[in-house]
Amino acid sequence: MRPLIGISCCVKPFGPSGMPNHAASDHYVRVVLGPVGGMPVLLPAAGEEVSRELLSRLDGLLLTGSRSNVCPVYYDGPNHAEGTPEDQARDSTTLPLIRAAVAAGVPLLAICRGFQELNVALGGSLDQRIQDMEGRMDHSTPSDQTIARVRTGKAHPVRVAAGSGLAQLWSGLDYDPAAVPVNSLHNQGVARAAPRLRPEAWAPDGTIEAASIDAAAGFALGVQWHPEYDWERDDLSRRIFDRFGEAAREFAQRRSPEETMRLSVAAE
Ligand SMILES: N[C@@H](CCC(=O)NCCCC(=O)O)C(=O)O
Repeated sequence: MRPLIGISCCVKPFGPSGMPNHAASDHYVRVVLGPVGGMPVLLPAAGEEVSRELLSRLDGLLLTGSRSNVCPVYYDGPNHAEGTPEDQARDSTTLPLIRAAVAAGVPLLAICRGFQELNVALGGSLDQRIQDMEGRMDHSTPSDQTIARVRTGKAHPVRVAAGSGLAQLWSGLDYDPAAVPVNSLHNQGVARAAPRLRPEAWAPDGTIEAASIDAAAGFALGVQWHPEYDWERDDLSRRIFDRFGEAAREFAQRRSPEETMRLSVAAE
């Protein structure tokens, strides 16, 4: 049996009437069916109660990227500039879900918005428009860029800390830890790192690009870039999903029926 991997959804308007739909990009479904080797389960942004109950049945949690932004009330930040997309249904689902997953040791991989959520869920804060900040780079990619290879192509290097979890995960691969090229599709980024967030990679302007969680009971990695766009041609991206899948399989094997019961009680 493949491990069950929960994929966080957004709520997005759909069709001529703008009907709210729960949605996650097909890239995440395909990466779970592909290198992760799991069974994807789309987690509706239906609030804490639903997601906690679902969590007790999951073997891994994939927190997806999205154009929307974590509402600043969750980190005591200033209001967003007008027109900045938010998704409070997603926030109210994922933030408690992340805390519950970390507490239960459910393997967790957080990508872009998901990485920002991870930081906020654990008590950190976000910068809202990095490109407007003195001495910082523009990490955004125009959303109207229709050429996929350009929109998701490598945009800047990141430096990976020696001995970090990420460096260990990539051991044996041929790469330069001082300059790993990554894509970049975000405006926001980690400002104050949460107490348990352990930064492991940085952009040239100091933006935190990857982090693990201190004393995590299981695999827990967040990346500000999008490995799901190029795992078919990029070994470093692929390795992230391979390891996440291994962690989920181990978690599933360790989980006895009693453990499943313990997790569901912990989720209450
Ligand atoms: N909204 C946040 C998070 C950015 C993010 O997750 N982007 C994903 C975009 C996916 C795509 O366009 O393909 C921010 O702007 O920082």
